[in-house]
Amino acid sequence: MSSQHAARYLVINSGSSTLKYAVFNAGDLSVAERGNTDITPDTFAQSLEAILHHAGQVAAVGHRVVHGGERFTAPVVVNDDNLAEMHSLADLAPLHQPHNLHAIDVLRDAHPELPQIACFDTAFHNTQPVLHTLYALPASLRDKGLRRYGFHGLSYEYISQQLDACASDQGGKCIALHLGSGASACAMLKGKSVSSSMGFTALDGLMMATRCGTLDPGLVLHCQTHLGIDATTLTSMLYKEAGLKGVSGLSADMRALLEHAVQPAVEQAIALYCLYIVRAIGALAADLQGLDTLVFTAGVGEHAAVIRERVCAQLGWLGVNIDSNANLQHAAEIQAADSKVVVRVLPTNEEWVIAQHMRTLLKA
Ligand SMILES: Nc1ncnc2c1ncn2[C@@H]1O[C@H](COP(=O)(O)OP(=O)(O)O)[C@@H](O)[C@H]1O
Ligand SMILES: CC(=O)OP(=O)(O)O
Ligand SMILES: [Mg+2]
Repeated sequence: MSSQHAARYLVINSGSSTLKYAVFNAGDLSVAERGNTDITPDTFAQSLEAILHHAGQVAAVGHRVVHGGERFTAPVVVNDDNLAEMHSLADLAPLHQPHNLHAIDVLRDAHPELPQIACFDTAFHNTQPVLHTLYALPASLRDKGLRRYGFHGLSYEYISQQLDACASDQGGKCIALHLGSGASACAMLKGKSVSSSMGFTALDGLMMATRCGTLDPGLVLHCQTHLGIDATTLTSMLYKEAGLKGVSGLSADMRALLEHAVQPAVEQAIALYCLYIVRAIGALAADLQGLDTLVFTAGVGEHAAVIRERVCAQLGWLGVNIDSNANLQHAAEIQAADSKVVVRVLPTNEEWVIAQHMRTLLKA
């Protein structure tokens, strides 16, 4: 599979139900192939093998690994020691980490000679000031690594690179909204992460497809001590049954919700989703002490004009004003002429960022 003159990088983003992959030509990082396949535990190894085989001469495989904890602030070539530590973080990202690492494990078993590189969602946020990583907890808990991390870092790294290429955004105060199945907001100053709506885990912050987002920790304690909901059941409820799915009672898929918005529970779910975003923007704009650029990215951010419209309609006080036609056309810039804030719709590309890291690491 691999050879000295191998010329391709395979990038794997293994999620709970789908396996996204991309194949890049190692020289110029042009895309040779991209795909998304549904997986079941029974077919996982065969699916990976088929993707690897089809990719051709693969020099290395890169993986998105969602939680890097305190240790992984940059991509690493996977070895026994660092892989064990990645596994120890699995409980902190139960929807992601087990699947991310399963792909690494399966490939290591079948192809021990093939270099594998892990790229972390948390790493981009390592530039945050210490204050923005703290919870108001006693030292005995903070010493155990209970702190804010932030996720979707590979996506924000891509956005940061794209903004760097836009002269008007240089030196700017930017809030990027990654609105996919998981959703978060990130404040960036001069392209570096300053703070994020996600914290210790990817459960915090915005309302998501099936995750609850910000909650009063007292509510969690109440569920356990007074409602008798055990930790496993509660974990499943907060990660898999909450968010858009839980509030609407209909679907986790924003496309389905927008089609059925006449139903009161669905409209409420959409309104709450937008409210959480607007509140997060308020908090992050305070961290930045202003706002120059707002970016929408990922599935909902890139494709749902209605959501962008509803969010931006609540941000006039920040100087945000969008052009409805440009928004409906998903234009790259959707601000109105008199808007004080540039509003961008930028398709993200986490796989390409992983390929860049692979090239750098392998050259080193
Ligand atoms: N045209 C669309 N309108 C509204 N939502 C969309 C549209 N296309 C995709 N989405 C939403 O985007 C989400 C998936 O986004 P994506 O960035 O691919 O997430 P992930 O990588 O977490 O799977 C889904 O919840 C889907 O409902
Ligand atoms: C970290 C996270 O929430 O990722 P995703 O959006 O892919 O679920
Ligand atoms: Mg995603």
